[in-house]
Amino acid sequence: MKPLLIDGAWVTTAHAEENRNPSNTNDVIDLYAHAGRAETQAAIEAAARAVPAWASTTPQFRFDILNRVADQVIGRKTEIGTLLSREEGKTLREGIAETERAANIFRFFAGECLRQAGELLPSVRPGVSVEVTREPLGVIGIITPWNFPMAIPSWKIAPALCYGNTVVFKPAELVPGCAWVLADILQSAGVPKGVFNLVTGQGSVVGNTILEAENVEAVTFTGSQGVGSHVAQACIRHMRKLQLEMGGKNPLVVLDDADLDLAVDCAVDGAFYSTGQRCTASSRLIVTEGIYGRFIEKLTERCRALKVGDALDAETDIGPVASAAQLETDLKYIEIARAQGGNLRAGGDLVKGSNEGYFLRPALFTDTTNDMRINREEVFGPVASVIRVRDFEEALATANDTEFGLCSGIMTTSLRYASQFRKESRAGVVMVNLPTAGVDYHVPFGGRKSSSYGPREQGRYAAEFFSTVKTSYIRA
Ligand SMILES: NC(=O)C1=CN([C@@H]2O[C@H](COP(=O)(O)OP(=O)(O)OC[C@H]3O[C@@H](n4cnc5c(N)ncnc54)[C@H](OP(=O)(O)O)[C@@H]3O)[C@@H](O)[C@H]2O)C=CC1
Ligand SMILES: O=C(O)CCC(=O)C(=O)O
Repeated sequence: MKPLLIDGAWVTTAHAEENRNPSNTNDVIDLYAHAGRAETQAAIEAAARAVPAWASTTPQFRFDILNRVADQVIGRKTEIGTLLSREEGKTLREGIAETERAANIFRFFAGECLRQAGELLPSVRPGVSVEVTREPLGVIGIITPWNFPMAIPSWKIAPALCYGNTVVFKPAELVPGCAWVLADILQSAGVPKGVFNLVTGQGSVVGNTILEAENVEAVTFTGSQGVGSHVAQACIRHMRKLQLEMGGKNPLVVLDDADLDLAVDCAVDGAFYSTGQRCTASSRLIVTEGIYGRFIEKLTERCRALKVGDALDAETDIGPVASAAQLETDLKYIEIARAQGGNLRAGGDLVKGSNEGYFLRPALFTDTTNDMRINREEVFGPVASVIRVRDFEEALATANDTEFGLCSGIMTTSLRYASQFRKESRAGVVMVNLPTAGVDYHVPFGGRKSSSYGPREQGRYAAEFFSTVKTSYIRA
């Protein structure tokens, strides 16, 4: 059994769960400890005890640790990338790239340990100066989804530790393997006991204990809207700092003047890579009349050529859906789209792999309208739909007509349309002539409306959530 990490010690539990490979459900990856309330509470108390000492470590001390984590992650990228692909189902190429991204995130926040600064200002009163500084918050509860099992935990854990906080980390049940490896690396990189705690187990048990514990100062959550709203209510009840990253229904606009091949490449990448299981996925393709026919023809051809199969097979373009439950959701939405009049141009059927796995051929719908459920609700699978529009103005209005606001994209050779779209798109991230998915690790990430709540993640903007500001007035 792979144990929990509490107060610097590996702790086994009475109950453990198997983790299985979605490319081959007969492949049991390992057994992982399932924490109950008592173990979770012990982890929170350990994290609270560790706060004073960790918060007063030098920037150099924290830099060295985070930098060692980055070294170890990058040094083990093939092994970790393989584990990631085996437990989550994205292709090995994507699994290794995500592992590299995680290492870069730790390296970035190692550097940020050394770049923390405040401000010294003259007061409006004579003989007084004002100092604005940042301080750690204390214990941070980190709750993450299954779709980026290395990158998302890293972009929460690294800044939490960088700014002097301690951590209780609850990964998604589907991906305890990557979480465990990360904990092992943090431990061997010299994180002092209690500073980082891993509690694998159920959301309703471990997650809720974190949400209700007295000495958790802040919670950062990535996941579904439903659970996000539950997290928000608990945090507000306890007057706790809160950061939520949730779903998307991201539009990719393709205008008449777009480079056709590039538009098709970006649509395939944004909609279907990582099996469409990205909150940044381009699930709505909004296409103007002049390019519509050519775009659909080329995109359909490309979709049909995508090779769906075992995530570890070098030939595979699209790995399996991550779980039986997610596959059921995907198939349900394919039926809903059909029933509402969508034309299934490609895919949407199950693929027989060499092993038992959740293989679904990417589904492309045409003849959809923006009011259909397929265009309003997040599917979180390899399912995309095309909406035909007259012109740029209708494309922009359609792109913005959604309750979500994470990412948006436009394919155009017109500087005027690109600039206007960038300014008027109501999304947190805008891509011009790029896929909507695939963000950099050193710049802010987050959305608007129902997609996100609270300060941005990643890059230097992460300081906003992971630290608190103190204003000191000093009379000399
Ligand atoms: N905007 C963004 O950055 C991203 C958003 N997402 C969104 O995440 C969703 C898919 O991820 P998924 O893991 O299914 O999301 P969920 O919301 O189901 O789960 C997210 C995390 O919350 C935990 N959880 C579940 N119930 C509770 C509870 N009652 N209290 C506290 N924690 C709980 C889960 O644990 P357990 O696994 O045990 O259920 C998991 O660790 C999609 O909707 C997607 O859009 C995903 C990635 C990025
Ligand atoms: O597209 C990306 O690079 C990040 C997406 C993401 O955070 C997600 O889908 O969970």
